Amino acid sequence: MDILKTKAEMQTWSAAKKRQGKSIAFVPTMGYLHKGHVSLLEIGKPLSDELVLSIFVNPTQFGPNEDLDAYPSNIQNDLDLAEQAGVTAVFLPDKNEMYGPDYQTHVYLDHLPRYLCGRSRPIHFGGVATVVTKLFNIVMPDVAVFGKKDFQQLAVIRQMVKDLDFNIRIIGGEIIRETDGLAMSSRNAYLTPAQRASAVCLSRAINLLKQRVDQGVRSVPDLVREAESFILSFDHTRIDYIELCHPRTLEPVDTVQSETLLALAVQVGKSRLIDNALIGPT
Ligand SMILES: Nc1ncnc2c1ncn2[C@@H]1O[C@H](COP(=O)(O)OP(=O)(O)OP(=O)(O)O)[C@@H](O)[C@H]1O
Ligand SMILES: CC(C)(CO)[C@@H](O)C(=O)[O-]
Ligand code: BAL
Repeated sequence: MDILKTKAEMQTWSAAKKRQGKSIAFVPTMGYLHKGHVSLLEIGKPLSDELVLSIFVNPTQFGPNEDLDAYPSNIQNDLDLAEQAGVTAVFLPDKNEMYGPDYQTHVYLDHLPRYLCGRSRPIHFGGVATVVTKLFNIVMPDVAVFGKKDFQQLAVIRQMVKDLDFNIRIIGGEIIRETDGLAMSSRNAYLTPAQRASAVCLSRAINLLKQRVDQGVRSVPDLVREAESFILSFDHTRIDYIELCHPRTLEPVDTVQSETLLALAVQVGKSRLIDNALIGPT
């Protein structure tokens, strides 16, 4: 497994593989890998000759009061997991390598970032779109795999790839969960045992609303009210949003008439946790 720290090294590596006729699958991450990340590597592995993992905690997607400085890291463990998963190159740049002192170009989308996480994280998706554009140009993959846990991020990337004519196939990987249903996330590491017990409220709220929709409840205000009081019955929780929206445009809906995205973000202690599911008739 090659470890490449500069953009030039990564680009040279990818160009050489391409000259040999090899295809490249790519999984971008911010490190502190867990089974959710490994599942994305497992999706990418059989699709290509080479498998590239990037680890970069991208400062431009964090707001001023977010957890950039506290973001967990364990590079040695990440490299061990990557090697076990058959990664052939890890791109591990530092901040100065990605954003020089005169850096001034950003990628923004008009609509998708207005919804869901974009409301409380107004600069987030601009930062994600910018860094993913840079990573795509550096790694030059044929296929890239993103998790459905970050459903809005996946929608943003798909839109950006379409709008900017990247010749890269985007694949969404299913959400990997702990046995009690909590979606795996690097930010689960911030939870105290009591907060960890409360964190199950997100996946349980999703299951509760799925059940209500199956029972015929269609009114979004009714569904949201029930989810709110359910989540607030757990200690240490503060709701950022609970929304039902169109799965492609992310526009809010009033009633569940067709397949609908249920998305939620809940602050549990220091961790802002997200989860989602598609619910309703398909
Ligand atoms: N539980 C999961 N199941 C599937 N994919 C996941 C899961 N958690 C993260 N991913 C995906 O892994 C990729 C890298 O995400 P990232 O490194 O930010 O990890 P994370 O665990 O989501 O961290 P965070 O705590 O920042 O949300 C993204 O495409 C993300 O959607
Ligand atoms: C896609 C990504 C690696 C860009 O920094 C990040 O947003 C993430 O880990 O989901
Ligand atoms: N997994 C998304 C990265 C972030 O929350 O910044």
